[in-house]
Amino acid sequence: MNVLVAGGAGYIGSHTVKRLKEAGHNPVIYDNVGRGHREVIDILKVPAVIADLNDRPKLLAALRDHKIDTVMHFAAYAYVGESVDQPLMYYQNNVATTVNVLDTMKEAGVSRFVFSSTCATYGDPDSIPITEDEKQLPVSPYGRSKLMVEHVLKDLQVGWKDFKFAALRYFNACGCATDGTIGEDHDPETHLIPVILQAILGVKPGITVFGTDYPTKDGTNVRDYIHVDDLADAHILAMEKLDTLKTVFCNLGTGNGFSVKEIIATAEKVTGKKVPVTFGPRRAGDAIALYANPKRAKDLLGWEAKHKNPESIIQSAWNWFKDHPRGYGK
Ligand SMILES: NC(=O)c1ccc[n+]([C@@H]2O[C@H](COP(=O)([O-])OP(=O)(O)OC[C@H]3O[C@@H](n4cnc5c(N)ncnc54)[C@H](O)[C@@H]3O)[C@@H](O)[C@H]2O)c1
Ligand SMILES: O=c1ccn([C@@H]2O[C@H](COP(=O)(O)OP(=O)(O)O[C@H]3O[C@H](CO)[C@@H](O)[C@H](O)[C@H]3O)[C@@H](O)[C@H]2O)c(=O)[nH]1
Repeated sequence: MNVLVAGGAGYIGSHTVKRLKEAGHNPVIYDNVGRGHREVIDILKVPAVIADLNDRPKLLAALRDHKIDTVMHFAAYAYVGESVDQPLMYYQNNVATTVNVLDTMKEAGVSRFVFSSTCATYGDPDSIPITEDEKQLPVSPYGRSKLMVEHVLKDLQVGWKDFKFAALRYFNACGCATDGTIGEDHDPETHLIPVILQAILGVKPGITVFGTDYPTKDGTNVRDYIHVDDLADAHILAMEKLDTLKTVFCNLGTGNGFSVKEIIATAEKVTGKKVPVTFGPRRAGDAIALYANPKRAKDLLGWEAKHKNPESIIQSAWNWFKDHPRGYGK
């Protein structure tokens, strides 16, 4: 398939581009590189359009010129904490931009859409592991922005009969390509595993644990850490599933929850080095504990995580960060 990967120069998008290419599809990166990396395009050697998704003429031309069958939409702002400080930025880029993408797809007659949703749409769930039937009451503007798009997708399908979509609710993406070619490079980097590894490497002075008084096994937040290559594989399966299904909502996680303290201890084990840790207050917008019931993804897509434990995930991230402590080209 010809796949426009919106946000393909970013972290999860680039890993998916790599997997799409390896699986024999034709990915085209579309990214404004505001939070992505031009280096990815050279490394992956795929066609790319450097432009904003709100540039409608350029987006329309990209859809038509590359005879796109499916849009995979990774482009968004994706920090829970930042969304609390700058909600309008999140509603603008995560909701309004997505509406523009969908409208442009309609004009071009491109009717298959794979959307990066998130477990942050569940807020603090009533029961964990979380199934797709859990209530969706997000506790951050970021989570709300993603839930709004899920509603837009359902509404759009009512009047646009050909429109098919998969909304994939990922848990915490982490790890890096196991061949070391591409990796994780966010700026600012706020994600737990990269922050830990950069603290070990001396790029950051240390790590602050955000909150130790949560009602969890050791007082710190619990998350489901899912390898980025596993996410990429799920996207390809979901895209292919749209041959037979019109609508897919799926959690993408391992089914296992690990606390912040457990992740720090695992990183120390994998790297053989001590992490400089301080304990601080809670971060606004953080849910208490989130981990998936991954059954639907297995039943529907035939997908399950290959990296089931944080050791192998952190090892793949460590391989990348050791060689690229400050990311691409720095
Ligand atoms: N990282 C995670 O743990 C996680 C978990 C759940 C869901 N998600 C979702 O997955 C997606 C990808 O996350 P990521 O960590 O790879 O983020 P990222 O910031 O690394 O990548 C996003 C890419 O989109 C591009 N982009 C953003 N707005 C754009 C616009 N208006 N026009 C063109 N390009 C634009 C950026 O330049 C960047 O390259 C996001 O939608 C995020 O909400 C991420
Ligand atoms: O310096 C740090 C960084 C993180 N954490 C904690 O580590 C956990 C994970 O945080 P982080 O890696 O920032 O991820 P999340 O805030 O859980 O958000 C990620 O995972 C979500 C799904 O859970 C996605 O939707 C988001 O896009 C993605 O940024 C949370 O409990 C944080 O409070 C710390 O204690 N100290």
